[in-house]
Amino acid sequence: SSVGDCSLALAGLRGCVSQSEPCYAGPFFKEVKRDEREEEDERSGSDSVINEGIIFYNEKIQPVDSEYKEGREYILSEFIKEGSYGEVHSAQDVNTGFKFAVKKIAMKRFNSEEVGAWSTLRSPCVAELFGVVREGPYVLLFMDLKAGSLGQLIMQRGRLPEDLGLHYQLQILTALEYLAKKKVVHLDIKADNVLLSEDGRDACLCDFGHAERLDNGGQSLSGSKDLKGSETHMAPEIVKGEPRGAKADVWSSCCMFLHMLSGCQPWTRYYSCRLYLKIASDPPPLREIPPNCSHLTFEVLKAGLQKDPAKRSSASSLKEKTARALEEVGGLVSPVKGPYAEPLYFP
Ligand SMILES: Oc1ccc(F)cc1Nc1nc(-c2ccncc2)cs1
Repeated sequence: SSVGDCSLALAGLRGCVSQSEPCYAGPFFKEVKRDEREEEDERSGSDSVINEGIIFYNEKIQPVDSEYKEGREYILSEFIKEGSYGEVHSAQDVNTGFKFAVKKIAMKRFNSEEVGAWSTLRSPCVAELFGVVREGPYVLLFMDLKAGSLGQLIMQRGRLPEDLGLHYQLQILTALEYLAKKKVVHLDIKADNVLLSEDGRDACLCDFGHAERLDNGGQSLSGSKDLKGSETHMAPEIVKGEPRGAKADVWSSCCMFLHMLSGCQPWTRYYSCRLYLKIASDPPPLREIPPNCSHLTFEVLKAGLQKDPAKRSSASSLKEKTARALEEVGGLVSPVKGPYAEPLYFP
């Protein structure tokens, strides 16, 4: 269901924070009109501010008396980053001590698809949504706290060795293959939204703030044409406002792959102006592939950066090509933490 600027209520769960087995059954929000009392409560900040939601991950995140409030059942700690539509902080459950990540979104900026699409997903390559709670004028999304993001790793190392880049690209294409099967398109694939495990070897996708559902023909149900995601990673069909589907994420994953291999976001070495026009009119950024890359890596990027989505490889087929390219370079040999390498500012 789409949610305008009205308040949210969980069907049949109004006014409480309930625990449930992971349902992943899709959207569970319904639209209700805000009433004056609620508006007054929020203005006065009174304790009777509405607190409602669903927590899937119940043994570690525990509502008390059907409430789960910031500063009482859990405490926010350090700021992690600006996510899509809201700030991300680490947090800790007061009773269990469990640490997790929280994204706090103002109600009027909340895209219910972030929960609707995400709650249907359950895969090792996709970050797990622990729950969603409304607290007054905010919606709070809870997920697994990770050691850091691929974006941070690229900053630390300058650029990544080819085998490590192929290793991460393979995991992200596995996530995209799964999303395509679940008829979800992410629309903001970039290194900042790929989270890494403690040892840095496992990557998973997060931040479904721009996600859309796909119809049986593979086209976005939302029909919206607004530009979503990060400009440097936008697919040609997105910047042209044409119908978009799962192939848009494949293009973005290859922009992220270029970012890993060169240390620079694509297009930014050549253009500083609005990139939309260049992405629509220029040939794909294959000239940004580092010259010392293996031939199979070049072929992966060529197949994933086809401007026409109909000619572009699917996540599934690009995943197979990437697995072969990784084998050809001898598999993952480079350590995750390694020496700094200057980004390739110019080819
Ligand atoms: O969309 C969300 C919904 C709920 C969340 F708790 C977080 C996000 N978004 C992001 N989270 C991170 C991150 C999380 C955990 N550790 C390191 C980084 C990076 S972007």
